[in-house]
Amino acid sequence: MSLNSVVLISGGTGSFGKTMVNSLLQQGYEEIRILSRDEAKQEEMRIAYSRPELKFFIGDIRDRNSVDKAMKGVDLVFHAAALKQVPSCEFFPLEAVKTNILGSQNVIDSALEADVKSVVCLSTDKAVMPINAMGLTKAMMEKVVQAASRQLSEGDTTLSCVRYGNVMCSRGSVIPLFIRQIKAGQPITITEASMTRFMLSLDDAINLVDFAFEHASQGDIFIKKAPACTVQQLVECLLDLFEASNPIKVIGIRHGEKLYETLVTAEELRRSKDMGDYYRVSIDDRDLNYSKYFTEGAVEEADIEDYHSHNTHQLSKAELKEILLRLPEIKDALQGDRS
Ligand SMILES: O=c1ccn([C@@H]2O[C@H](COP(=O)(O)OP(=O)(O)O[C@H]3O[C@H](CO)[C@H](O)[C@H](O)[C@H]3O)[C@@H](O)[C@H]2O)c(=O)[nH]1
Repeated sequence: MSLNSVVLISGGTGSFGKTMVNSLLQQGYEEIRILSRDEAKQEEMRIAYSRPELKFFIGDIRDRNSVDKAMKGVDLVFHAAALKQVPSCEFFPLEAVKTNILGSQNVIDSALEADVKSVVCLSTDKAVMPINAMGLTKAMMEKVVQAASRQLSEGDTTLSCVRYGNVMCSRGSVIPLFIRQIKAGQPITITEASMTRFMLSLDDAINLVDFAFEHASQGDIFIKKAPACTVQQLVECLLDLFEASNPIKVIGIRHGEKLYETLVTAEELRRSKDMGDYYRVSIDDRDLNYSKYFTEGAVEEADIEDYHSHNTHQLSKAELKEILLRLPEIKDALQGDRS
């Protein structure tokens, strides 16, 4: 993509948005727009970055008008704005519908009208065989993207999704919470020791988006392969790194949580391409007249398993510690301990 492309990030003040902004600035993009609701966070970011390339738009993806204003003249869209906390979406599911489904439809419609080149929408492993409102609404977002892309052709706006697991240290996630508990000498609250999650760094997440921009065809979903670990393992590694011995308090599985997450279903794997670090799941581009189609079938495909956080590579303690020690938040927290 050319560096004079105008890039819009919805939800650009979150952890993902900021890492994306850093990456785009580093690459030399000349105009990066941020569309989000919270003026205080925008102001903080405006002051912290103080860069002329950044343009801030207050708006809400639920309000099409505010999206349209930010979309004029845009070439690329990263759609990251979402309600993403699992427990809170359980209590306010219709709010998740409004932002994650209807808001995403607004972003897509607005991008199509403004003739944007490419839109990448951020999804999550929780959208796969979803059991919670956050995952259900993200699954619907993927469907909205795919349904819209079926109506489009080569040369139109390219719509695609990226799906990934837990981003370590993202805002509101468990690692920063555990670090706060360790530092305050409080008990560490574990939901269920054997629960596993895919572990990705923010940089992995950004690379996946870049990959989608480079390679997307209409309606593709890109998935980053990732290792996983149990919550117990995560806590043990953090306690070792911080040389702490806080007691553990088991609080039980929270509303809407799964014991393990699935990144790709067996059905999707059948129509996916293994691209090394990534899977590309293409849309089923048949129409509703199934009788037109012919397939010879493939019996061996029945053996394919879902790709989930219990059967992916399980990080050893040494591997997990190495990954944790690379995270800036962990480095800072350890630095704070030593000074
Ligand atoms: O006090 C706590 C809180 C969480 N956990 C556990 O730690 C793991 C990670 O919890 P997070 O809250 O960090 O992450 P979630 O898996 O619940 O969901 C997160 O990861 C998703 C991607 O899968 C989305 O990005 C979502 O927005 C984000 O909240 C889970 O097994 C959870 O049960 C604890 O043990 N103790």
